[in-house]
Amino acid sequence: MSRESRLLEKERGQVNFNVEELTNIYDGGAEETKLRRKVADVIQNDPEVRCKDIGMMTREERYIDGVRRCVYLYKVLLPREGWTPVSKEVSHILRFCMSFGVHAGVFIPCLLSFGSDEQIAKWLPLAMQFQIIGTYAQTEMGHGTFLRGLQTTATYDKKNKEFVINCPEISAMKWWPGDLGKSANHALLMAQLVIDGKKYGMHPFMVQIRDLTTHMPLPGITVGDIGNKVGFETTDNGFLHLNQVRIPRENLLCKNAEVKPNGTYLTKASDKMVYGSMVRLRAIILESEAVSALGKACTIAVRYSLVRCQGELEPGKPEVSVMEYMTQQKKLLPYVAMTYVTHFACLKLSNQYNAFTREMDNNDISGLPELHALSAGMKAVVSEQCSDGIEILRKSCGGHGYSNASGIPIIWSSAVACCTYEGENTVMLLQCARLVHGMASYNAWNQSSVELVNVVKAHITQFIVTTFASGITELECTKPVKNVLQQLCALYALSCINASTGDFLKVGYLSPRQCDLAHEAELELLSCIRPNAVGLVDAFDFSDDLLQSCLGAYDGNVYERLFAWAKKSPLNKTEV
Ligand SMILES: CCCCCCCCCCC/C=C/C(=O)SCCNC(=O)CCNC(=O)[C@H](O)C(C)(C)COP(=O)(O)OP(=O)(O)OC[C@H]1O[C@@H](n2cnc3c(N)ncnc32)[C@H](O)[C@@H]1OP(=O)(O)O
Ligand SMILES: Cc1cc2nc3c(=O)[nH]c(=O)nc-3n(C[C@H](O)[C@H](O)[C@H](O)COP(=O)(O)OP(=O)(O)OC[C@H]3O[C@@H](n4cnc5c(N)ncnc54)[C@H](O)[C@@H]3O)c2cc1C
Repeated sequence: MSRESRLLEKERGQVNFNVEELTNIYDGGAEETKLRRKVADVIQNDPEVRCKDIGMMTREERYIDGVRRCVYLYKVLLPREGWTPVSKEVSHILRFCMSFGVHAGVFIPCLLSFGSDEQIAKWLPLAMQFQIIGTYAQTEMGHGTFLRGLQTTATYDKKNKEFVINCPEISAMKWWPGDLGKSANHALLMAQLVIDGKKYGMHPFMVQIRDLTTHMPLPGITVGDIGNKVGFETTDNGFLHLNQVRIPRENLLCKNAEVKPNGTYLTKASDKMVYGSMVRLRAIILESEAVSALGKACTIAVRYSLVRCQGELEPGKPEVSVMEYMTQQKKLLPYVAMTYVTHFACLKLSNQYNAFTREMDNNDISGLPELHALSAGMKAVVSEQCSDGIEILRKSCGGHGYSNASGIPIIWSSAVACCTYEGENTVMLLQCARLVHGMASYNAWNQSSVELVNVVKAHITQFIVTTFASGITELECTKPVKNVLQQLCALYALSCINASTGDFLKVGYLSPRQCDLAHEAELELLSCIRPNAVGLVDAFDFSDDLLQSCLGAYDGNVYERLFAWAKKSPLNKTEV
């Protein structure tokens, strides 16, 4: 056993709470843990679909690998295991990053949100079996945030009972939709509806863009991949230009509004229901795309910091692990706390979303404005805090953190996208401010928007802390687990306060002495939590397969893994 493995084993021996109990709490119960592990075992024991190191792959190889694994998953593995795309097991499969995230996570749910019963009956079975592969095409080259500015039009042709879809200029071209570039043959396309020259705003249309046999683009369609990005390499974000493309009247997804054959426009629900898909995704992607990513980065950085020996605390004494340095504890442990605290706050948000969908089934959408405010604010605050944290955790691993061998750069490059998609974060914060604080006149409003953004960040952080604090109070668990969760709650709250003492001092909410006490209390908590650090990240229960990290493997064998990984570099195929 290597020295590093022995160090990690010694650390695990001093954890003072039951790690399995905390895993069960994090998962939502022992049965959930059992289900998640069963899925992980099936995935990891099938070489056709298990996670592999993509660090050395080209962009095209990563895309092809993601598509191949996903098609195998749906065509072979799910039927073999007797699972369907809506089985609980599949929700755990999304953790194993593959392609078709937009098809499965956006296109299908939006079809359910916007489609009539007949339209769902027509397209859902095809989508579930991948006979049609869809994208959600809303953003254009020239507009992403300002939806009322979208330029793609859907003009109703009464004579032929068709819609004519057109991008009037280059900036109207759809740009960014995931799975669009090479995979999708259908688009759930958002366009401005026009009847007899009158504009009715953004509406959802089902548009076939490729031939189902040849996969060639249909007439009037120009489609392709937008090129290399910071991350999301397994996803072919694409462009789509439509030139006078005709679709049947029946392809307007008409749960909320329809156009009669004679061109009469009939609205059936609030025009805000068209925004519902964005509320849903903001409410449910945070856990899988931001918080889970932070948990992986914490696992890697904490395990590595416990085995990385560098320097002496006392001259002449043996080298110490970098986790003994207070600065390293300050870099890592508040983000371990953030993972737990935001995980439970996101759970509350998705529960509120599910409650809203039940109210909506009874035609009650009175809760939509508040849910929009909370989901917009949470999406902005959590995605930013998590992605900022992942970058700090990467830097805490020194040189090896800068290598793909650590696994953290790929984790960060995917998580940070959540600050932009589904609503750019600043815009989301301002939406939350508007709904929480009311809309002043546009000029007073723009002049105060910088402060409003900060107010909303504080408002949402307070929601996160109070949600977790009340959750712990109600939680039935052993005392050691409750104690460590209370420490994590206090650490997250204090780290947020200490990062903003200027605001508290400015308004006189805290005195300078109280600010000193808050700072001292945080340092004291770091020392209290330090002995449990490895147990807290082990409790996330990320397998080595899922982490794909030479620094974060469970056994701590960092150096052997690093050297074996580097030797696989394509540049090493030849000595010269
Ligand atoms: C588990 C599954 C995971 C699968 C894996 C997934 C992997 C990741 C895939 C990533 C996919 C990404 C997809 C996308 O990015 S899709 C495109 C997303 N785009 C946006 O979010 C656009 C953001 N812009 C907006 O939301 C609006 O334009 C904005 C709110 C910014 C402004 O709206 P508008 O310009 O119309 O003007 P107002 O501000 O006056 O708003 C009008 C009224 O409508 C209300 N409103 C606005 N938005 C919403 C909403 N979302 N829900 C409810 N209500 C909304 C607003 O409050 C105004 O109401 P009032 O007039 O009553 O005040
Ligand atoms: C990885 C990834 C995947 C995506 N997937 C999809 C997809 O599947 N389907 C899809 O339709 N789209 C998708 N998108 C597009 C995404 O939804 C948009 O990029 C996002 O909505 C932001 O819009 P934008 O790019 O036009 O930014 P802009 O709105 O142009 O933002 C640029 C700057 O202007 C600021 N700004 C804009 N408006 C305001 C305002 N009113 N007040 C103050 N500041 C403002 C913003 O804060 C930002 O700093 C994806 C994007 C990414 C990165």
